[in-house]
This record gives sequence, C-alpha cells and structure tokens, in this order.
Amino acid sequence: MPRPASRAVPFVVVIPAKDEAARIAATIRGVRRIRGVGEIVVVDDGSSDSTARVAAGAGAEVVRHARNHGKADALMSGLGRMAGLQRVGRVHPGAAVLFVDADLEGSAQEVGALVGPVLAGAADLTIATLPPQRTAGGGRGLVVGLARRGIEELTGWSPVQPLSGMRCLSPAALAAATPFARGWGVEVGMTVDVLRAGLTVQEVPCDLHHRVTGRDWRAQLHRAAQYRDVALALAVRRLHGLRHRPTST
Ligand SMILES: O=c1ccn([C@@H]2O[C@H](COP(=O)(O)OP(=O)(O)O[C@H]3O[C@H](CO)[C@@H](O)[C@H](O)[C@H]3O)[C@@H](O)[C@H]2O)c(=O)[nH]1
Ligand SMILES: O=C(O)[C@H](O)COP(=O)(O)O
Repeated sequence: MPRPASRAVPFVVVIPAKDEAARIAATIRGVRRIRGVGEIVVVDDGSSDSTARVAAGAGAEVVRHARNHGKADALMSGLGRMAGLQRVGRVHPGAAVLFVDADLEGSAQEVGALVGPVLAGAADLTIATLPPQRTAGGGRGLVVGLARRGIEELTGWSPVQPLSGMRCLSPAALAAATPFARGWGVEVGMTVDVLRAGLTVQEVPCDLHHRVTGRDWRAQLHRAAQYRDVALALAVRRLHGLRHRPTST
C-alpha cells in the first residue's frame, strides 16, 4: 500500500555503484545520517562483485543493470526508480534528488550540506567541492582543465571542481539536465544545461573523502575515458549553442 503523501520524503538519494561491495554499506550508513533522508536508491551498474546484495542488506532500494552501462545511465536508472516511488506515493512529487558516489564511506554524511540550499529555493543545483584527499592522486589536471575551460566557454562560469559527482538537483534542474550526457560527461553536461536554462548553480565545500585515481595503466585508461566523454559532452553543447544562436540582422 502506498504511504500517505504527508510522509512522502522531500529528497531521494541515488548512488551509482560499480564493484563497490567493500564500500557501499558504509556509504549507505553515512547518507542515512543526513537529516530528513528517506529513500536511498543504489544502482548496481553491472558489478562483478556482491555490490547489489550488500546494498540490499544495508536497506537500500536496489536497481540492477545486467551489464555495465556507465555512470550516466546508472543515474538515469536511479531517476527511473525515483519516478516509480513517486507514483506510489513514497516520494514527494516535487522531490529533489541527491547524487552520491558509492566510495565515500562514512564521509558521505557530509553531502547533506548540499540539500538545504535546494530545498530552500536558494539554488537549483548544488555541487560538493572536496578538500585535499588523504592519498595523493596521479592526475595532471588534463581532464579537470578541459572540463573547467569548456564550462566557462559555454556559460561564463568557472567551477572549482567541475567533475565532482556529489550533486543535489531541484525538479527544475532535473528537467533541464535530462537526458544526461553519456558516461563521464554527465557532470559537465549537467552543469552547462542547468546554467543555460537560467537556473542557479552553487558549489558547496563538503568534508568528503573518496578513492582517488592513481597512476597505473588502469588509472590512465580511466582518465582517457573521462577525457573522451567530457570532450563529447562539450562538443554536443557547442553545436547546440551554434544552432540556437540568435541571427543578427
Ligand atoms: O561504469 C561505472 C563506473 C563507475 N560507477 C560509479 O560512479 C561513481 C564514480 O566513479 P569513480 O570511479 O569513483 O569516479 P572518479 O574517478 O572518482 O571520478 C570523478 O570524476 C567523475 C567524472 O569524470 C565523477 O563522476 C566522479 O563523481 C568524480 O569522483 C562511483 O560510485 C562508481 O561506483 C558506475 O556507476 N558505473
Ligand atoms: O585523477 C583525477 O582527478 C581525475 O581522474 C581527473 O584527472 P586529471 O588530473 O587528468 O584531470
């Protein structure tokens, strides 16, 4: 039976997860400590480990991809489940969504700082910025630089951490940002689309700690995929901007 609408929650947590069995339970416990949290949806994006079983055991709603589709599709599947929960009255029809990576463990609680400005109507999209991490990363800033310069070129706004995936979106921001750019282009595409819709974006410092990408060949392959997806998301939006440019007389 659907729960009464008065108990419907004002925001839903969506956690995309690929092979996160070692971290997902701690991350779910972390977000459960956020004030006002209701439904927590974990999307197991074709994991080869026990991510789905562990997440279900920790009390999350679990959506499973039979094979790996990439982060953007995992987030879209989470939104699909959120719509289902709205239809049965378990989630408020005008609920916000909070995207949280699966590898934050206990620090995930700090993502709660993103919710207030969106529920209060002060921002449509809030994005977490992270402090220096305990382990040094192995990147040279190529992907981050591409993303930051691209967003600035297309919108005039220069984000501190353009790739950060911890984000809270109002219903208006969700409408402007979906369907998402594919794979690792999701954050850059979302930021550009929300700003171009005339909505407000705000970066919020959060004391978050995650698994940093290292220096081995797998890490460099990961960065190459990030670079490709960010470049594609920007190229599509550049074209869109050209097509919709007002013609001068
Ligand atoms: O095919 C995949 C790969 C990853 N994930 C999940 O997506 C999240 C982010 O993945 P991760 O490997 O931790 O990404 P990072 O290398 O840390 O990437 C950074 O940059 C990405 C954009 O390139 C953002 O999405 C991330 O939030 C940001 O932390 C995690 O929960 C993963 O389990 C999927 O759902 N499907
Ligand atoms: O390690 C990182 O911060 C990301 O994979 C991005 O890589 P980058 O340092 O090349 O921007």
